[in-house]
Amino acid sequence: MSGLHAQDTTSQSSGPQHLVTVVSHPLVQHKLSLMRDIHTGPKEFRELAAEVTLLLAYEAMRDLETEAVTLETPIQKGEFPMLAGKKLAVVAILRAGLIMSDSILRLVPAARVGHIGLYRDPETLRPVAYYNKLPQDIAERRVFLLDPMLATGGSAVAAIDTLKAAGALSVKLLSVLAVPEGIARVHASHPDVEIVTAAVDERLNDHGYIVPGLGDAGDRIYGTK
Ligand SMILES: O=P(O)(O)OC[C@H]1O[C@H](OP(=O)(O)OP(=O)(O)O)[C@H](O)[C@@H]1O
Ligand SMILES: O=c1cc[nH]c(=O)[nH]1
Ligand SMILES: [Mg+2]
Repeated sequence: MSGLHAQDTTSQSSGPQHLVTVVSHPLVQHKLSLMRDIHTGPKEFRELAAEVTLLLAYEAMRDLETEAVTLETPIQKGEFPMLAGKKLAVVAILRAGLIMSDSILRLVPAARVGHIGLYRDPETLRPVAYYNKLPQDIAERRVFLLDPMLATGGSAVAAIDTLKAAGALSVKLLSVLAVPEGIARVHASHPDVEIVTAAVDERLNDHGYIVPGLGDAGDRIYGTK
């Protein structure tokens, strides 16, 4: 990606628009490499996907607002920061995003949860919608859209279209793995959507799979191949 510059644990493209955060922390990279390994089975793959999601969420939620509240420790009274501002929603793109929403709810248990059912047609690579259930008050919430793979970007764009049609005003996309094509496609349609990912791989192959990638995320999570 052009325009990336290193920070402590992340690299970001510059400017408020077209923002991509690559979480280059060694823990994330180690776990991602284990996910890539063809010998990693579904149980371990699911555990790793859940752990990487927590670490992506840690970065993605860095700008959550806090406010000082007064409370008493066992030692003395004081003012301490607690989450404030807009409420949160996590939205999983089915199937593979489910593992991410389950994980992220451990960090933000009060978040509402939405589901968008999409699968990618293997011939056309276009997303096919089959389900959609979102929190009613999504316009008032910061939305974290979850899908481990950002490949052609067709699924992410369709999901963001659905979120915005439902009123969502603030959307961040968390993906374990992305490619430049997918990022460009999302930002061509939705330049306001920040993408947080563990890595940006080289390219797509002729079947629309990320190279070197980790294979088909849904199949690896659920052992369906
Ligand atoms: O960026 P794209 O080219 O649209 O590809 C990415 C999509 O492909 C995978 O889902 P898949 O269609 O395999 O559905 P599944 O999660 O049910 O396996 C993945 O989880 C994304 O949703
Ligand atoms: O590499 C890819 C591309 C799309 N979907 C996946 O699960 N993996
Ligand atoms: Mg799949």
